[in-house]
Amino acid sequence: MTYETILTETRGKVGLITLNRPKALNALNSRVLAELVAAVTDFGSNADIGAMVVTGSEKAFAAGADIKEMQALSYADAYTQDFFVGWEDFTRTRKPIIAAVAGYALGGGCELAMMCDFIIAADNAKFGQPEITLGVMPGMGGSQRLTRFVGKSKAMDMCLTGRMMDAQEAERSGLVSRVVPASDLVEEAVKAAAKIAEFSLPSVMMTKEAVNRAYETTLGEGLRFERRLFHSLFAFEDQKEGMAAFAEKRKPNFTNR
Ligand SMILES: CC(C)=CC(=O)SCCNC(=O)CCNC(=O)[C@H](O)C(C)(C)COP(=O)(O)OP(=O)(O)OC[C@H]1O[C@@H](n2cnc3c(N)ncnc32)[C@H](O)[C@@H]1OP(=O)(O)O
Repeated sequence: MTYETILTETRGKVGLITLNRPKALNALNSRVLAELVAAVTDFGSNADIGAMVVTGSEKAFAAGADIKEMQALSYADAYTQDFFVGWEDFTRTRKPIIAAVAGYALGGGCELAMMCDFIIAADNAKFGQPEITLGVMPGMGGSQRLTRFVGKSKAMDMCLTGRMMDAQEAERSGLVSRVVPASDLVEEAVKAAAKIAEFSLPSVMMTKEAVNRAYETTLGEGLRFERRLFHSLFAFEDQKEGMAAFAEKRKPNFTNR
């Protein structure tokens, strides 16, 4: 499929999505949202794809929601359209998505990265929630997701001062899983996604579901949920194959059955 604001390609079993509005530093407007949702839905339903990577350019992952698109929005429009609710569709895919972030990931850009399952940052990455400087506040999940990633104190600091955090601070704070040289970013993220895509898809999807459940439930409920999913994996041929392959000292041949 051809898009106007993103590029898509496959690298083996990995679906790679590149934000492509260079003149606006990949600012996220409604067209980008529609195309991102279409691309993840498309890769999500493609049986040959096991994981995805979303990236931007070396200068900007995304410099935020499109300020020029929002500028004239009225309260009536924002409320009746439930402005930004469409981003929930981006998070519905059950296959893992890695955000590969170089340069600016600000406002909605940081929020988009946090909607992904984990973030690999280039050493030049800069994260921030500068909405306060525009007279507003995070609206695509920043106040909630950033707080869960880095804790209350740093989330308050980021959201109330609008300052940026570099890649090292983001890694120390738990916002990103690892930092790599900018020149290797996409290759490293695709390598990580390809590793995930080698595994049995049902166990990958259930792992994602279980980790995400940790954000929404109590420890007791989460542990029971994890155990039930774990039990259900014994209904799959891939459990027999994975364990037999270990015992027979060979590589498993997963069929996602
Ligand atoms: C409100 C909610 C809920 C969410 C949000 O995300 S609000 C947006 C949050 N983001 C920001 O406030 C960052 C805005 N951008 C900047 O501060 C700067 O662009 C920069 C520091 C990221 C980079 O500065 P630089 O001097 O290198 O580049 P610019 O000349 O400023 O930008 C190039 C080009 O891109 C347009 N741009 C940048 N960010 C956005 C944006 N978020 N929305 C719309 N357009 C954006 C910028 O206007 C310029 O375009 P023109 O040359 O046509 O003016």
